[in-house]
Amino acid sequence: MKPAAENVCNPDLLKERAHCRFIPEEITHFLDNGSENTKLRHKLEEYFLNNPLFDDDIPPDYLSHSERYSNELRKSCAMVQCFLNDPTVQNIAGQMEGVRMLMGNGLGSAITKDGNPLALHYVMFLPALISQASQEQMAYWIGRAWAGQIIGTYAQTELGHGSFLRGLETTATYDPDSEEFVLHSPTITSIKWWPGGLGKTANHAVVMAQLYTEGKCWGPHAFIVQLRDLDTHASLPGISVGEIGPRLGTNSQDNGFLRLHHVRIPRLHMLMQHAQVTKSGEYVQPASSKLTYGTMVFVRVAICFDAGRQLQRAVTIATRYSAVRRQSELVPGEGEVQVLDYQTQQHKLLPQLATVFAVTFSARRLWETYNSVTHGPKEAQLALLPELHVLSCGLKAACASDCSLGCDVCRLACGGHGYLASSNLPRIVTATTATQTYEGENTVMWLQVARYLLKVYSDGLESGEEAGPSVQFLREPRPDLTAPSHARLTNYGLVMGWRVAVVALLQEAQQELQRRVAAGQQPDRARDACSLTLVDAAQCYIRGHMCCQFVAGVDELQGLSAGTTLVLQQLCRLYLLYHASSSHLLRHGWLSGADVSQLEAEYRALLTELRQDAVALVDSFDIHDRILNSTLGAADGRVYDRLYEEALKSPLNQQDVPDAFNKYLRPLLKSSL
Ligand SMILES: CCCCCCCC/C=C\CCCCCCCCCC(=O)SCCNC(=O)CCNC(=O)[C@H](O)C(C)(C)COP(=O)(O)OP(=O)(O)OC[C@H]1O[C@@H](n2cnc3c(N)ncnc32)[C@H](O)[C@@H]1OP(=O)(O)O
Ligand SMILES: Cc1cc2nc3c(=O)[nH]c(=O)nc-3n(C[C@H](O)[C@H](O)[C@H](O)COP(=O)(O)OP(=O)(O)OC[C@H]3O[C@@H](n4cnc5c(N)ncnc54)[C@H](O)[C@@H]3O)c2cc1C
Repeated sequence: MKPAAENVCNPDLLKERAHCRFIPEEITHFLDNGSENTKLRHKLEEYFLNNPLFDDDIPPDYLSHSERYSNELRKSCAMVQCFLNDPTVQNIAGQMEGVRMLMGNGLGSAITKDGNPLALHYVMFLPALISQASQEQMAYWIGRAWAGQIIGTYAQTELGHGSFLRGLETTATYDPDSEEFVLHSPTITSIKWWPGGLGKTANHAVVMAQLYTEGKCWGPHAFIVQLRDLDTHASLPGISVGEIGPRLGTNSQDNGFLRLHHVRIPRLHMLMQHAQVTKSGEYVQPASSKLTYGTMVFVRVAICFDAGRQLQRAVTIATRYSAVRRQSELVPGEGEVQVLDYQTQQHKLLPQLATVFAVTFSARRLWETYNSVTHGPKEAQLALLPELHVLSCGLKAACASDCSLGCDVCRLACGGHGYLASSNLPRIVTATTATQTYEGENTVMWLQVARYLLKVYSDGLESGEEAGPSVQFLREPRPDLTAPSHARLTNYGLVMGWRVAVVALLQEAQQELQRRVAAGQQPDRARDACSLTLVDAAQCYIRGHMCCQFVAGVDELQGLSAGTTLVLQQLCRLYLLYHASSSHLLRHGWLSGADVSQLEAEYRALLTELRQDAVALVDSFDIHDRILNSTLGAADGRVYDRLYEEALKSPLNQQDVPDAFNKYLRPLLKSSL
């Protein structure tokens, strides 16, 4: 997005834009997945961002906890009303597309800045119904949920267990006499804890509970439980529900707790697309017990896109600010330079820019895999489930950690002003860092990936089970470490280097495991003792996968101008070189010390090349100023005016002498006279 009136724009930004080597719209259309989507997005943005319904009378930072919740709920309900009932919005985008755009891109975050209390309803409750409910159940629930007649959340995590799903303590015991399940939280640690929207917003939840029937436990299954009266919103008998208190970020999402006291629900409130319990209480097994985890897989994919979008915002703010900000003289006497001119600043920002594209290419390929698995024939679905699970765990962990660390690097790159709420960077950082924890804590996700890699590497697959396409390299002959450097240092050569590292690390872990087990150590303990090496292997595998997706994605792009293609190729190369500095490529023999020096020189040269396009690149992300919501990052670069204007809005500045002076400071001053 460029400023409307160029004459009020900061001159440094104008200069930056003038020497752009590529066509920014081509990148905008690529990121939107087509120019039609860009048009659609613009129309929705114009409609929503110019609608006074969504204005904040007072900046949310100055509101109390309850006021913030109330303000965000007001806007999120108005937003849902618009896409359900407003013909203008429906003409712009169908309801489904409208929801996707509002929940899944920047527009929603511009409206509900402090977290959307209805997010979990759309992001998890509805997807849980779609992936877990039988046809009859869908017919009953989906229409009501879609129309906002009921509001749901996804209640899985408990006080005592989040990562270890099989450790959940909530029980759902089938009573064949009444044909009901009895939902119960038997201990303090079994209280559901964390679900978004659970505190005060949702009147229903998909509750994950241990299913007991005919005296046997069948593991975690999904049940729909009504929590609140649909009219009064009062919590129902047997339900203790509330909010868990302030958090690092997204404080208006009313994350909640839920304790169930022998709550009875009809048999058909167990979601029965995969497993069933008959009227008499017989358990009908699903084709795979992991199909119950399908909602989490979907959300892990969504998180990859979401984390990438957060990084786009952070890097846009930091790059524009770095072009406007002048600090110190590079050459004494030549005047102060834009901080973007410093090589160290370029090293902070340009890899983040490249990461946006690595994440986009990888997330898109993952989405394709997700769709082909979930919509493919049943047998193929089951065969590809482990590959999908591993890729979604690994990419969720990598995108979450790369993007949240990247957002914080962007914040730091803005110096003191990056610490100000009005820069919007603190909010972006705290929202993004949560992606490392929710939907599978990152380390736990890496260990899942490692478990599968080791299984494939050590021929531990069960009979009939096939290694997925992304791990076929574990079965292939090891690449030639003595190949000449011009072959090892190409883009595909570097991808190969990551695979070499994966194999070497798995070999190391396997040997250590065998040694420990042979020495009498219990196998699971032995595996834990190797887990650092295993996590390294998982991380190298995903890094190699992301590099490969970036390289292949750029190679496959068609119809772009030469300038745009070149800039994407350079970003791709920069990404590969940035990560090639990892010790693993050196340690496992793919790179020599001389290779590393050569790559570092190439990296520095690329920083200089790409520096000239940095502002145009972030412009091409085409993020509306209202979505950036930042004093530092607006397209016109009026940084200092905005910082001052925002400071004047502080409630403390509404009085010259605050009341607190008379109450506390005056007595102190008097007493010390
Ligand atoms: C209408 C649509 C509109 C949509 C709009 C969308 C827009 C979206 C925009 C933005 C989205 C961002 C916002 C997101 C908000 C989200 C809020 C957060 C919500 C939550 O956090 S919900 C709670 C999440 N909790 C977890 O993730 C728990 C993590 N734990 C686990 O998943 C499991 O316990 C485990 C993976 C760690 C594994 O368990 P394990 O101990 O191995 O035990 P088992 O369960 O028995 O597994 C054995 C075996 O199975 C393999 N396996 C495990 N899971 C799967 C799976 N899902 N698929 C396939 N296979 C699986 C496991 O690896 C084992 O294999 P093995 O025996 O080794 O062969
Ligand atoms: C903002 C936010 C929103 C959330 N929304 C929801 C929601 O809507 N619905 C919902 O159900 N839940 C939600 N959650 C909960 C979230 O899914 C869990 O917090 C998450 O899955 C991590 O589980 P945990 O808290 O039990 O962490 P733990 O598993 O207790 O993690 C603590 C530490 O132990 C380590 N650890 C744990 N297990 C292992 C292992 N096997 N091997 C090695 N190390 C291990 C971890 O790496 C971590 O360092 C939300 C959480 C947050 C922060």
